Order: sequence, then C-alpha cells, then structure tokens
Amino acid sequence: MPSSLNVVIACGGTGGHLFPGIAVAEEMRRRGHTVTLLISEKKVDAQASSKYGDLDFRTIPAIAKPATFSIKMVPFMAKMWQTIGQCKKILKELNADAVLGMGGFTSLAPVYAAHKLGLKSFVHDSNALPGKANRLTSRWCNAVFLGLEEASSYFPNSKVVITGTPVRSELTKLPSRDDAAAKWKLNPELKTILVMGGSQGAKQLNTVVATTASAMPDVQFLHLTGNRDFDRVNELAAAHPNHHVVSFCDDMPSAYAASDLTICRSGASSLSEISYLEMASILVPYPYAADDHQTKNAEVFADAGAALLRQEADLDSGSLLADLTQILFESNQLAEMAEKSASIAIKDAASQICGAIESA
Ligand SMILES: CC(=O)N[C@H]1[C@@H](OP(=O)(O)OP(=O)(O)OC[C@H]2O[C@@H](n3ccc(=O)[nH]c3=O)[C@H](O)[C@@H]2O)O[C@H](CO)[C@@H](O)[C@@H]1O
Repeated sequence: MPSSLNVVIACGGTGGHLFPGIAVAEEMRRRGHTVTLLISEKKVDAQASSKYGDLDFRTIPAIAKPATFSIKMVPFMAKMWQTIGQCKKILKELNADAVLGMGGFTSLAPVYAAHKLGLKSFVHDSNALPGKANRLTSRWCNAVFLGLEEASSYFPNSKVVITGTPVRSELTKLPSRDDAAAKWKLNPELKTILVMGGSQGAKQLNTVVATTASAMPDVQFLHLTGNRDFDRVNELAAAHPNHHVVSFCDDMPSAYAASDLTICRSGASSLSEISYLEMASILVPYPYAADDHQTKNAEVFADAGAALLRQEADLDSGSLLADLTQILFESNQLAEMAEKSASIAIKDAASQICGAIESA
C-alpha cells in the first residue's frame, strides 16, 4: 500500500461504533494519512460527532436488519443494495485505499463496496460475542480486529488480530478530580458513582439508582440517563441533592475523573473506557441486546474480578445498596477491582489497528 493512505472508516449507528472509529481516525491522521468517516443520519451520530469538527464526516443511510426472517427483509435488502452503490461512488470519489468497518449492518455496505472495488478492507468487533453483521462482513476482509480475545473463535484464525478497542484520545488525559468535580458541582471529598443508564432505554436501572441514591446521602451519584428518560429521573432526583442528573454527557473525561466507580450497561466502548481508566464497575447488561452479547461482555470483566455482574431482572435498590456499601466502605474491593480492570485494557489499540492497516 502507498505510504500515505486514504482511509475510510465506517462507524455509524451507535456511540459504540462511532467513538472507537474516531479514535482510529485521530491516530491515522497523526500518522499522516487522510481519513473520512462514514456515519449514519441518526441523531445520536450527529450529536456525538459534532464535537469533532476537524474530522471529515459523510453520512450514509442507517441500516438495521429485521430481527426475524420476514417480509421486512425485502426493503432491508433493497436499502442495502442501494447503499452499496452509494458507497462505491463515495469510495471512488475519495480515491480510497482501504475501508475499516467498526460493526453493524451500517458498516457492512461500505466494506462490501470496498471488496467489490478491490480495495483493502477490515472490520473491528469490540464484543465478546461478535455481531451477525461483522461475522458476515469478515469474509470479505483482509483482517478482523478484535477488542476481546473471547470473540476469536467466531472468525478464521488467519484473519484475527487482537487489538483491543480504542478509546477516544480525549480520555487519554483526564482533568484533575477537583476540576472535574467543580464542573459537575460535586464535592471531591465524597465517594462518587458514575451511572451510565445508556441511550437504549434503562428505565428500571435508572429507577433503582434513584431509590438507592435517596438511601445513600453521603455518596454522590452523577447519573447520565439518556435523552429519553431524563425528565422522569430528574423529577425523582429533585429531592436528593446527592443525585445529579444529566441527559447526554459530552464531556466524558470529567465525568470519569470525578468518579470512583461506574454502574453501567456492558456495551463494549463503555467497557474499554472503564478498563483503560482502571476503574471498578457494576455491570448491568442491556437485557434486549442482540443474542444477549452484553452479558458475554460483562462476564469477561466479572470473571477477571474487575466488575460485579448484575442482571437487571435481579436488581433492586436493596441489593444495589448492599453492593455499593460493600465495595466502597467495607473492604479493599474498590482498589482490587480497579487493578483487575486495568489488567484487561489494551492501551495502544488505535495504534495497533493503524499499524495492521499500514502493513496489509
Ligand atoms: C444496546 C446495544 O446493543 N448496544 C451496543 C452498542 O453500543 P452502545 O453505543 O449502546 O454502548 P457502548 O458502551 O459501546 O458505547 C457508549 C459510548 O457512549 C459514551 N457516552 C455515554 C453516555 C453519555 O452521556 N455520553 C457518552 O459520550 C460512552 O462514553 C461510550 O463511549 O454497540 C456496542 C459495540 O458493538 C455494543 O457492545 C453494545 O452492546
């Protein structure tokens, strides 16, 4: 491949695809390559990418495969076919050398288009149980980059490179705890829990956290509810000054820097960030995630002793209160979990991915 590459990174659909894609884009640019990111037209992509005005973004249609094989497959296939055509045009116009898909059916179209045009193509999967789109896409790829070793049995051995999942560069340098606490109007002296309810609906988790916060006045909660549940949780939190509610956080470095422990879904980007930042966590997998892949992700962390795995169906404020009291006040568990969390991280993931693309 030429020494200066035109690389296209398809990373639309969710924060879990977008942020690792941005991290690779930043590293590619640092190495002197030209990068274009393909994102979807969804609001979440627009919201999350708006901070990265110096990167080149283009939109392509968001594509989700119907959950079951039904008549809905017909418009899905038609949209896929049309988007592949659109992607071929974009790749030719950009004079692309290589395409990296970060997962989901939205990135299948650009990777397939690259394959048809004879370009180098790659896919990254960050989950312990890889998605269907990536398993399909991988057959057209030169290499498959994996966030977690547990996923490797789903792909041909010869294509697999364990790279880890990159975190955004802004997370590589956190503000001080005092500055971060000031930003969120928190007391830096108090133990602080970061709760990431998630964009996909976490009503029960959010409610349990609100009740638990009311029973722990000496602990602070910085609670990211997602846009949909903000008004309801904000109302529940109104009577409790230790419960700080935010809908979408566009300053994750200070959210993490202000916190001692995270309660969150076990989406792969959240997990890569937590381990990169060497934090302990309580993981509550999103129960409706495809093939329950979030439980598989959480198991990697729980088995390593880095996290407690709690299924949403079993979660109530009594058990969460007991877990938090034990971790924060009755043991050395917080420090031990943080150490185990650090041991899972692959801190130079973006660099490993760029190096593998350069040398393909
Ligand atoms: C419901 C579902 O199927 N989610 C999947 C989706 O990730 P999904 O995007 O839901 O979740 P992830 O944990 O992977 O990523 C969330 C990202 O959003 C950021 N964040 C969060 C809250 C906020 O207010 N501000 C903010 O910036 C987090 O720091 C993180 O970078 O794709 C991932 C990668 O395939 C999967 O592992 C997840 O299981």
